Amino acid sequence: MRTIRRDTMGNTNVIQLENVSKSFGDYQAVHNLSLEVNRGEVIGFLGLNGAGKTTTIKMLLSLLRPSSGSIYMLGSKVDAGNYKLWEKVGYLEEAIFYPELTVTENLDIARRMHLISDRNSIARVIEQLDLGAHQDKKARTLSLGNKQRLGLAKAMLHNPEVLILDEPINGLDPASVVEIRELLLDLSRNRGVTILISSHLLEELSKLVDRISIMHKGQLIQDMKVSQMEQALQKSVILDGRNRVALMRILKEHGYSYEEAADGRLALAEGRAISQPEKIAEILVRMGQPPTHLSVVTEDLEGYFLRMIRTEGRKQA
Ligand SMILES: Nc1ncnc2c1ncn2[C@@H]1O[C@H](COP(=O)(O)OP(=O)(O)OP(=O)(O)O)[C@@H](O)[C@H]1O
Repeated sequence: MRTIRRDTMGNTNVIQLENVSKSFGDYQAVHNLSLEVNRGEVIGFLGLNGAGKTTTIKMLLSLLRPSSGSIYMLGSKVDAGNYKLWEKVGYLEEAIFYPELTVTENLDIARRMHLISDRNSIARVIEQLDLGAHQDKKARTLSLGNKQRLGLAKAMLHNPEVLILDEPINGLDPASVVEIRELLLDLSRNRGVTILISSHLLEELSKLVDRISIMHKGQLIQDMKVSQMEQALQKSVILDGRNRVALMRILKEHGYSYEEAADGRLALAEGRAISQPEKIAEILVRMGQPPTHLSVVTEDLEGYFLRMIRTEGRKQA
């Protein structure tokens, strides 16, 4: 008999995957994935195309059966017969609508399909998603951002305890990303809704979520708070000069290691270069090769993500 683990507040983990794998024939799309998500957490599920995100989400929703391992949601085992569970889970895959019907009509169809008797649910989600000005417009005339809002509104009609959003920020402009973030944060902080968002856009995702799990080739390669990730960003000294060959020789002679950046400039990541970049400038001036450029830069989250994937690739090679 297994026990459902509890978080530090004593809450049951809302989503729990234990050693979950999924194969399609000989191809293993998800490999031994274990993950726990607590109540009210907003977690980002990040990976390149084909990393296994959608396969995992489909298994969470019992649209696909794992080849091995177990999945629990809200304390119940996820399986195709567990209909009660789906009353508590909202899912946004892609914004799919009846294009010739209005926003309100689309929501009313979704309400009836979910067997929700409360007609006020439509007005509630229209307000939450700020769709009031568009409620009588045909869905096909909406901007991409408003189509995404309509998709979210449909997913939220039945006030779910868990929201699973596959690529919800695709096509949103920066202002809409901020609005959607505020909405999702309100749902998680004030209403305890647990939210899992998949995306391949780390920079955008990091603005929405508390925690990021990175999947690569079916495996979980990182699972950390966004704040920890920001501390793990690598700094480098970026250096350039009129004679790059001479620059490299001088650096080597003085025991500095470097890599050539994509634009041909030199990048030095070791601690002493970052803590004392002026020493490098002094050496180069003394050796008759004054730098034409010297700066200390911090990689962005996208750079961090790509570095993690490269490191993983080297480990697997
Ligand atoms: N029904 C299927 N039959 C065979 N292979 C599949 C099937 N579904 C997914 N795959 C393969 O499993 C791998 C993972 O796919 P998945 O859709 O989970 O990736 P993803 O991380 O969601 O990527 P994307 O961002 O492109 O949606 C891919 O290589 C895909 O081709």
